[in-house]
Order: sequence, then C-alpha cells, then structure tokens
Amino acid sequence: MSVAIQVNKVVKKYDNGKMTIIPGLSVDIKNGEFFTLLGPSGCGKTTLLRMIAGFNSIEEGEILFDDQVINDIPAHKRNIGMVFQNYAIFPHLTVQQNVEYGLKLRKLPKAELQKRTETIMKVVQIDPYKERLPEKLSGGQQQRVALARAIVIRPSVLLMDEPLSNLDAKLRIDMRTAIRDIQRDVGITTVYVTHDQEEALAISDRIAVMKEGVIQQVGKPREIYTRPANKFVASFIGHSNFFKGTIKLNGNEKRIMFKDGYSIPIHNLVDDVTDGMNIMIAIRPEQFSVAPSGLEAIISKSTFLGQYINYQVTFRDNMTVDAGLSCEFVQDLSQMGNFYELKDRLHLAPKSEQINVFTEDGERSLIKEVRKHEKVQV
Ligand SMILES: Nc1ncnc2c1ncn2[C@@H]1O[C@H](COP(=O)(O)OP(=O)(O)OP(=O)(O)O)[C@@H](O)[C@H]1O
Repeated sequence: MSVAIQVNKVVKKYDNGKMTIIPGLSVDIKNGEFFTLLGPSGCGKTTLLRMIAGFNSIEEGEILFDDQVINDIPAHKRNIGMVFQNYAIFPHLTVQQNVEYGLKLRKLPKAELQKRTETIMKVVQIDPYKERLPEKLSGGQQQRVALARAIVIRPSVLLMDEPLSNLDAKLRIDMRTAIRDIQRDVGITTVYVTHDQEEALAISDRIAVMKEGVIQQVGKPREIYTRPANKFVASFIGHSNFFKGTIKLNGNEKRIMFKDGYSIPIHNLVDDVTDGMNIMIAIRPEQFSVAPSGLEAIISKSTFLGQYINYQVTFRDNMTVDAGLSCEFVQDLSQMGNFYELKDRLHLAPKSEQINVFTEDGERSLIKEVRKHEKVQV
C-alpha cells in the first residue's frame, strides 16, 4: 500500500555536526502523488531523498509514512523502491531475473512471483528482452528494468534520483513520459529528484523548489511557473527579465513605475504595498507585447527558434537588474507577421495581469494569488 509522507522540521548535518546541509525542512507529500525535489546542484535534494530512504541519519525532526514515524526504521524495512541514475541492475542476471530478485528475497510463492514479474515486465515494456543480459540492452531499456525491479515489490514509496540523466535527450523525453504513465498506472507515491526544470515541469503533480537546503516554494508546475514565490524561483524555472521599479499609489489605483518613467496599472498586488516602495519586477519573455507605447527598446539580437523568434533588446537606461541592459522577449510566429531587424526600435508593453512583482531584494512576492510554502520553515 502506498503511503503519504510527512517531513517535519528535519535537520541534516555532515562532518560531525559542523556543516548543516538542511536546516529544518518540512513538507507533506500526498498518497499517490508524483512529487519532485528540484533545485541546483548541491542544494540537498539527494540528501533529503536518502533521509526518506533510510540511508542518511536524521539529526532532528521526524519523517512519517502515514502516521508512523520511520526515523528509527532501517532502510530495508521501509518498503521502498529506488531507481538511480546508474541503473544499479545486476549485470550477471537476465532481465527477468533482475526483476524477480526482490520477490525472491521476500520468498513469494512461485506462482505469485511469476505473475507479478510478467505483469510488470509488460507494463514497462521489457518483456520482449526478458532472457537478455543487461549489457545487451540500451540505456533506456536498462532504466526500464531498474524501474520494473523497483515497482515489482509493491513498495510504499518509489524514490528516484536523477534516473534519466545518463540517457540521451530524445530518450529522456520518451522515458519521462513512460515513467509518468507507469506511476499513474500503479498509483504509487513517488519522490523524484532532478535539477532539470523542464523535466520537473513535465512529470510532476507538485514540485518543491529547493535552494541551500530550504524549500522556496511548493506547488503545481503551472503555479510555480506563473506565480513564483520569489526571485530565485522566477529565475530558476524558465527565464525572467528583472527590472527595478517603484510602486505608485493614487487613491484606489495602484501602478508600477519603471525607471524610464513608463508605468502600468496593476490590480493584483498585496495590500501592504506603500507609495514610493522600491520593487523588483519579473517579466517572462512571452509576457511582453509590442505596442504603441511601452518600454523603449532596441533589438540587439534575434534568434529563430521555429515556433518562436527570441529577441534580445536593450534599453536606454540601466533598467534591468541582472543582465545589464539586455532583456529577452519572444514573438509567436503563428500570431504576428511583423518581424524585427537588428537596431529596430520598438515599445514593449508588459502584460500587467501576468507579470510578477517582488520586494526590492527579490525575497517575497507582492502578488496576491501567490501561494507560499504551506509548512513553516524553521
Ligand atoms: N556524506 C557527505 N559528507 C559531507 N558532505 C556531504 C555528504 N553528502 C553530501 N554532502 C554535501 O551536502 C550538500 C548537498 O548534497 P546533495 O547531494 O544532497 O545535493 P543535490 O542537491 O542532490 O545535488 P546534485 O544535483 O549535484 O546531486 C553538498 O554540498 C554536498 O557536498
């Protein structure tokens, strides 16, 4: 039976307590959910996954499977299925023997063992190769064997650590769809680790975005992309252009002002903004439209990307935060006929209802509908 996972204020330290990797992390993972830990290299994703698996000690806090605290339950008694990037299947056993392995350990009756093995080999589509040794399989096929072997034992939780990173680009995409379909079929709570944001967006029910051992935001892929909780999330997931600006309050009307004096009304700001407050504005490349008035820009580079043209533009003043003067916007080729050349001048109008606004330091969103991480970080 699949379980829900509760992580309550867990702390992980290395080097005899001298180095804190996870300073107190809480998150709830629902039964049957495909939950992804996403973040840059070294942010502690694998560390957290290994704590759930039982390969890492937990210094403080607790982890529960349903209502049971599992801190002191050894790894092999947690009923966990694991898939890693290096497959970890036995080279001297055939595909079928690899898949059966965990069931033999559990001393399942032969008929049941055969039935389960056959079924799962069909689900992950490796039954045509069941007599082969792993060396005669492609990377994707080997990864399917690893997946079958992890699922066949009917684990309470499936843990996957960058399972696709050894595969080539096309196979990664095929396999991520396969993993998603199989996970839905078997309905098992899955915690998936990746640093690849596109993979996370494509595969997950919900994503936790991590930085330096701290969860920055938890949400559905779309929510995290459209309403990032802070500047880190806005820049780590997809591309954002960041501008300096200020809030202008005029009676009931709220506006955001860019440095060149251009301003737009905005309706979804939180209530505690004040007149003259410095802010950071995040605009994705697709959140600009070319308009009669807007930010005055000059095209500095254009890249044809099939469905889109990606333009890089510069502004008169030092308006953008990160990239000096430059900023990106995209033009959807199915919608517009007008293309721009280098040095063309144009006005870019941000789509007020889509853009994001943060405090000046980028730490907090000032947009009303942004959902914060529901469990308080310590
Ligand atoms: N056994 C260990 N002893 C000391 N430090 C460790 C140990 N394992 C991991 N670390 C450190 O803990 C931090 C988090 O590592 P972790 O592997 O959890 O990151 P990650 O987010 O999974 O990164 P990646 O995507 O590169 O795998 C890193 O700075 C790493 O160097």
